[in-house]
Amino acid sequence: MNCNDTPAADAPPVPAKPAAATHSIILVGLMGAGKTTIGRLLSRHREMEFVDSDYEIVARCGVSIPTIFEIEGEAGFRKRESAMIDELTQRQGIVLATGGGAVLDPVNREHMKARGIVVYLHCSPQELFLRTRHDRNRPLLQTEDPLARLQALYAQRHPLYLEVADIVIDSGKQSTHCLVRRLEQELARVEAAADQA
Ligand SMILES: Nc1ncnc2c1ncn2[C@@H]1O[C@H](COP(=O)(O)OP(=O)(O)OP(=O)(O)O)[C@@H](O)[C@H]1O
Ligand SMILES: O=C(O)C1=C[C@@H](O)[C@@H](O)[C@H](O)C1
Ligand SMILES: [Mg+2]
Repeated sequence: MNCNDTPAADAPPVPAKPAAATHSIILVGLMGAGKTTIGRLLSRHREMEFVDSDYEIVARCGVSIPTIFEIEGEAGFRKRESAMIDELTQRQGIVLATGGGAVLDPVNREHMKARGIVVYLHCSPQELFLRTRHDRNRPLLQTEDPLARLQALYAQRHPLYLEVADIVIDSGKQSTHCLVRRLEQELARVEAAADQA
């Protein structure tokens, strides 16, 4: 197995199974970056509970995200999302996949930064376009030119994702298996630094 992500020679080894964590790991990034996919895999690897904020909103409302956008507009969805982010970031020891736009609200950003280790799954708009082009479940991409929309969202949000992130991982060119391995290496470093503080 070659992940092309060999850590530096002096980097600490990655623990096979980290000790039960009390902190949460919060994944941010644009639509299609892999927050749900990687979050679920990471949670299995760490034996932590996985929670997806989009899924929780849908479960509580009983209707899909496109339907919430249709009835309440984006503003209505954002209100629900902010309440959900506040609630979920208060939980400890979970892997939390956030919605792609959760970083837009400064209060959400403060909650994320203060309450967990934040991981930005970074990906280019072109790659995101390839991953999401057949999906009808993302209302913001139901436009004539979804690539242009992704480029605009990237320009707006990339600085916000960077602002909240403790770890930035490039999710574009690696398999999900390699990404989780790489993420564990980065998490081990951040967790060790936090333990010493
Ligand atoms: N590293 C990867 N390499 C290739 N494909 C990937 C990778 N990560 C995720 N994908 C694929 O991209 C698609 C979108 O992934 P996912 O739903 O996890 O993104 P997301 O960040 O949760 O998006 P959203 O913000 O819309 O919820 C899925 O089909 C998934 O299988
Ligand atoms: O990037 C966004 O603004 C969104 C991303 C999805 O996760 C959903 O939260 C919703 O489709 C909006
Ligand atoms: Mg998702």
